Amino acid sequence: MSKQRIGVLVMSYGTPESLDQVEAYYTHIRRGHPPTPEQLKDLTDRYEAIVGGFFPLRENTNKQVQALEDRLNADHPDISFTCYQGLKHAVPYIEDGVEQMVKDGIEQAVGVVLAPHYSTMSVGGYIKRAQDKAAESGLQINFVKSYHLHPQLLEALSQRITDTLTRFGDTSRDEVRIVFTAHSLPEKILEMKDPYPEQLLETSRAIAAQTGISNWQFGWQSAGQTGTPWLGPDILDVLQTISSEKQFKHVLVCPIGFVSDHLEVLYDLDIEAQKTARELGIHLERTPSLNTDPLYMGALSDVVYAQCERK
Ligand SMILES: CC1=C(CCC(=O)O)c2cc3nc(cc4[nH]c(cc5[nH]c(cc1n2)c(C)c5CCC(=O)O)c(CCC(=O)O)c4C)C(CCC(=O)O)=C3C
Ligand SMILES: [Fe+2]
Repeated sequence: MSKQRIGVLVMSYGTPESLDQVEAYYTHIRRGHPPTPEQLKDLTDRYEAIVGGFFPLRENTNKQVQALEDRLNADHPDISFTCYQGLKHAVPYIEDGVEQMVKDGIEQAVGVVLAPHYSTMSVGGYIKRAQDKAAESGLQINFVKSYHLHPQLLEALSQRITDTLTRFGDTSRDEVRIVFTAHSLPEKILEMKDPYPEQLLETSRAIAAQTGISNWQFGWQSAGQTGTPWLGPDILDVLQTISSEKQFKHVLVCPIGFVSDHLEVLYDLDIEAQKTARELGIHLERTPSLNTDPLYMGALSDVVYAQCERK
């Protein structure tokens, strides 16, 4: 008897692969409207600041997808898993990934996003595109919607907090303010009763409980400039408040909304937030990204398997 075959559509935001791709990428994010020269320069400068012409970000995603495929096949030797990438704003697009599965003769598939928290605007949008394309091609596909409380995800993040706290030397734990962050979204998601803010708080509370931390709060980061309000407080304001009102001089940022080294982590936190922290005399550290951490891969393997229909 031949092994059951399952295709896994691994979706993520996508990133340019070189500086000259930034314009096309940004135009796609803006639904076909090219950015102004100032907007383009601003984004290109941010990429240049973190990569200096060399783009490791896409490679990080490639490694995660390969590690997940290896992990799924090791966890379930009776099934043959193949992972396909589907990106929101870069090739291969989500639709390309679905099309490739169909070409390869995949009849049963599972979709998962490399972001643990569900929001209609992010994960919901990925799922809709994949679902529409799959329906067109007659492919059966189930989706993982969120996995923000998976024990192995919580364990991986908790370990990072505990490890990174050692960088504060002898400073007592009560003097280090922990700030969990995630990508902000337009405030209008609140009217839509979107689960995103609550899921992020659930992850934060669970990690705090597991690591025995009481001195923590949540903050948003990387808000867009769209002329409408985005969820706050922003991490830069949080640093101000922590310094002026709470008088903490030590801050550990844990970006729970990002699972790998992205622009938001390497620029918005490591460059921009670090600069604000320096100006305020704050010692700021951040937890390393999950990337291909075996605990994270274990969590993904688990939630994907739970969506597989066994023959
Ligand atoms: C919720 C969310 C996540 C987390 C969940 C998930 O991962 O999906 C996320 C991740 C990411 N966002 C990314 C990059 C960008 N996002 C932008 C703009 C936007 N993000 C939004 C939301 C999110 N984004 C939204 C509502 C916009 C406004 C326009 C729109 O409606 O889409 C812009 C435009 C300029 C700017 O505003 O900075 C860029 C360059 C990268 C890749 C960076 C890299 O190369 O490593 C990643 C992982
Ligand atoms: Fe984004």
